Amino acid sequence: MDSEGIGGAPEEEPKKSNRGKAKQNPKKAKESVLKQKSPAEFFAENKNIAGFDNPGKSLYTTVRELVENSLDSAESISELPVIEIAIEEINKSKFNTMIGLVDRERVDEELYDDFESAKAREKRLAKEARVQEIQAKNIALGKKFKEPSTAKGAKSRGEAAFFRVTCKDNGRGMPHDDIPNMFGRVLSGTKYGLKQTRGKFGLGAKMALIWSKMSTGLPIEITSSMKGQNYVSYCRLDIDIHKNIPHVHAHEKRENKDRWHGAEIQVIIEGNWTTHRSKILHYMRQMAVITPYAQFLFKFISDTAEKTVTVRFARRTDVMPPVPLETKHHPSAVDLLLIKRLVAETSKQNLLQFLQHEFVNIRKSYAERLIGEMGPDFSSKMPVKSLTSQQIVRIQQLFRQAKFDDPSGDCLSPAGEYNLRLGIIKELQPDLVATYAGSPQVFEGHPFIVEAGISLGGKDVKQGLNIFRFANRIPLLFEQGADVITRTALKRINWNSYKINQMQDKIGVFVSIVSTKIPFKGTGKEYIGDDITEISSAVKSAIQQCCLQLKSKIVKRLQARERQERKRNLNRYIPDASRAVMEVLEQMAHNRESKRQRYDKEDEELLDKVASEEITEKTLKECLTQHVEQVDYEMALEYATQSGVSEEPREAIYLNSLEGSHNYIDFHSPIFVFRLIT
Ligand SMILES: Nc1ncnc2c1ncn2[C@@H]1O[C@H](COP(=O)(O)OP(=O)(O)OP(=O)(O)O)[C@@H](O)[C@H]1O
Repeated sequence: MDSEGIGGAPEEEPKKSNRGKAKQNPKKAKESVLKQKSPAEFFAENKNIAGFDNPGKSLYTTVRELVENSLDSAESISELPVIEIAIEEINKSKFNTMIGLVDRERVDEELYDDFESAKAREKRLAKEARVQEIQAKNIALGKKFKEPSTAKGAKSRGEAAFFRVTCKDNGRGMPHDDIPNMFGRVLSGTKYGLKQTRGKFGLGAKMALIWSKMSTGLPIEITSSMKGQNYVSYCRLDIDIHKNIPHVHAHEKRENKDRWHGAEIQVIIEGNWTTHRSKILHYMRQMAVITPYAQFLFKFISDTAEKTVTVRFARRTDVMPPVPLETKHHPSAVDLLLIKRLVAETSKQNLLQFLQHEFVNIRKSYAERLIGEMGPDFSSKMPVKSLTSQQIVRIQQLFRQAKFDDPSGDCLSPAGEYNLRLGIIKELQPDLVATYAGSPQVFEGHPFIVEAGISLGGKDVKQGLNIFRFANRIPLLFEQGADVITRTALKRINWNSYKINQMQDKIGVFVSIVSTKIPFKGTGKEYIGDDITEISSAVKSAIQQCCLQLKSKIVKRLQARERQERKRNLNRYIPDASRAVMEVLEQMAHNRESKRQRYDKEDEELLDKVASEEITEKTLKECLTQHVEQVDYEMALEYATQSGVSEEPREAIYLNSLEGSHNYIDFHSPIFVFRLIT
């Protein structure tokens, strides 16, 4: 890419001296020419850091960026999200027609990368036959074999595949005049405030556009309308990479006959459905787990009918988590730049008001104490705009050292145990499930909440740990290995101690973290590092709480199974035992006369009954069976009395309001959450 700077030409002086040096070392001279890049250029050149590593991954990231924007948008107006996503395959000739390029037949075959001479073909087929033979032998011997790669080697790049990605929602829509900047200026967005949102960087939609510009050269199309608007905004634009400004092709208002509100974004990009099909479908499924109150319709449209996919993820509840609230900065988490910005932007007049209103957890009396502590140069009434740089440093130093209450976490909107449990049950149908919602905690002045769910068994779950990660209610599918959730589940939980077999049981581990700042590694929002103690210990404790709940259920099941086993074993011996006892008794009754043996009264009576056949093998058998039943019942009763009524088997039930009312109260108990909807 041509990365000519936009910040004016480099100064004359260094250029001259570079030219001088160029004679001796031209390479060095070139390196030292000062250039500048626009943010759009930077991200175009480093698109992998935003999740656009290759065509397949770019298709995946485009879908997720658009879906997440749609969810943010619908939730921001408390509208139950209805989202339609379509990926339409566009074959080469259709694509060429779209861009006005005439299709051309190949003339010089040997010119092409995928050309294979007759000799090479013969060699390849012979090699493939050999590999197949070895595989067949290995299978017969029960050995494992590695799937041979189907690609013909690095040389074969294959043909590019193009897709039209469309995402339509019923959200807030966008103000007509803001649309070009929202989609055509990298690092612009409405989610920069201190608020829990899926989007954060002001980058995702622009990256989809940059990728479309790089791979197909086609613009993005946006249709949008806000609630109550009598027109629909239509905008077709691309981005001037060097200047980082939108390049608008069309921007007009159209009639809004249906009073529709929401947005529809359409972009045509290169992609790879084959390699990323399963990731995209997994993403949609996991999104359905964490967002059971949304309705998704996903379509993959292809000319080849059997490739077409339609999946509908139905809404399972009308209860949405509360809308996250914008909050203020916590004093312990501000740096000098931020304080300067707040000083410049505040509407407050004096220092006292500034401290009280621009930060959380500083009450008036505490602000006065802080000002007293800052020294004689400071006073409550001093104009905040008159603060010098040194004075700002003093404020920041004190903020770092002073004690402040932790932020409360009221501004956050976790999925909620109810939704998490519902999502897990609906998508996995497990045998056992336990959920837990931690209390708000703090990392670098940002509140965060960890919720977890552990399931055992269920459909489409493999043996061992199946980890599902969510951050600000976004499913995270890549970079699993380095993530704090994976590492905690793998390394810091002693599954055995909860009677869970890490290798053999089908364990679903669901962890959802919400915060005003998710410390993602990179802008791709793919994983949270394992280096933040506050987060890793909260994750560990949430998983452990679920495991504890499961343990009591598992132990109960094991005890029931053991009891059944013991009963079965005892019952199995009853016929033999009755027969043997009967034989002895009959022998004794028979020998009583001949050997003149004397027994006490009770035994005599027993032998009489044996002799008169009042007691037979059958009666013995019946008595023993009855006794085993009795012992089993007594043991069960004793267990129930010991463990108390609270340990009686119980199941989670969910009651839903038919009217979609949003008022509810959650009752928490270690083994269930009861949501009362009013
Ligand atoms: N479907 C939509 N409905 C309403 N507004 C939208 C929609 N899509 C994008 N926007 C607006 O465009 C802005 C830019 O979106 P973009 O995806 O580039 O960044 P972001 O969502 O703010 O952050 P991130 O890069 O972390 O996703 C958003 O902040 C939002 O205001």
